[in-house]
Amino acid sequence: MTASIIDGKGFAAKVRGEVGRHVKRLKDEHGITPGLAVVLVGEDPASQVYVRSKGKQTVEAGMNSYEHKRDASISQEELLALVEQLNGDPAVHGILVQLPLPDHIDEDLVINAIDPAKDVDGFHISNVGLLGTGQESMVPCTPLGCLMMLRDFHGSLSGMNAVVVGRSNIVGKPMAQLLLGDSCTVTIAHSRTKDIKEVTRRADIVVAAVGRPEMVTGDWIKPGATVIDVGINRIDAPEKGEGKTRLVGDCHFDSCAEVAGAITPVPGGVGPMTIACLLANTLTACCRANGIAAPEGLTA
Ligand SMILES: Nc1nc(=O)c2c([nH]1)NC[C@@H]1CN(c3ccc(C(=O)N[C@@H](CCC(=O)O)C(=O)O)cc3)C=[N+]21
Repeated sequence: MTASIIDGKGFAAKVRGEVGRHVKRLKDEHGITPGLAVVLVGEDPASQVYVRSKGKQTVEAGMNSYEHKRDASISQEELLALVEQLNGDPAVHGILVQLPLPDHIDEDLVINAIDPAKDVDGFHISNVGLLGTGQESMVPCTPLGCLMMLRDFHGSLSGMNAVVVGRSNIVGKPMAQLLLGDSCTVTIAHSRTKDIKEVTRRADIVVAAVGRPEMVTGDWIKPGATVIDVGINRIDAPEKGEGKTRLVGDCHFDSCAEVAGAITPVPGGVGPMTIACLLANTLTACCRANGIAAPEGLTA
């Protein structure tokens, strides 16, 4: 078998187009422009690239983008004061504090200082609790993007066996909640799981979010299963020349694609959907803040 490629890049462009149409309608009918504030602490080059492309896509969708760059030496108190300022700014509907933060700053404290209604990452404890109990919330962007691709490919996910590999707060756990919400039978596997291959080989859906390059190989996959690869790992690529690198996922693409029914590529899979969902969440937050019904299909 050779797997269908799930085109996250193309799907993300469609989602952004839809967000853009709703943004225009908000402007025309209500005179409101959604705004997204991104806080970047420090100089991590990968984070800078991501923040830049996010800002560009925010503006392309017709929304306002506010970037707040701070030195890595910023104090926790100063960062909390910035979050408070953004919480109180009526032009800001979404706030994203880029992670990870420097070691001297308590990440949980900063995230939980964000107004939950503006928490477009869905990381605030209130949003985690709301998602876990099936109430309206802001849903983390990466798992939301994965869910959209799965629904688009399969229609209903009801009754499917889903195995999430990875138990992080930002991907693994919320992904499991969303799949449960769509009536999958959900297993979370991780670094301590015994006979992990036997576990994933029972899955109709495998979501790999462990952060280890090419860990999931074809022998982990049931023939015909759908593989969602969340990993984005930069590894050395001496075959491309000295000092060159390339991006790979948490799945070994070629061997998985031989067995799977469908698979997301890296790059061009989950990554672009993450940014598209960030824009969708900003639009949703803006609609809710103004008592306007948020568009369906862009939320979980
Ligand atoms: N509070 C917070 N929220 C985040 O959502 C968040 C964060 N912090 N910290 C960093 C990670 C990383 N992240 C990416 C999103 C999209 C791509 C993406 O679009 N990647 C392209 C490739 C980009 C390239 O070529 O390097 C792709 O997969 O096709 C990558 C990485 C969001 N993050």
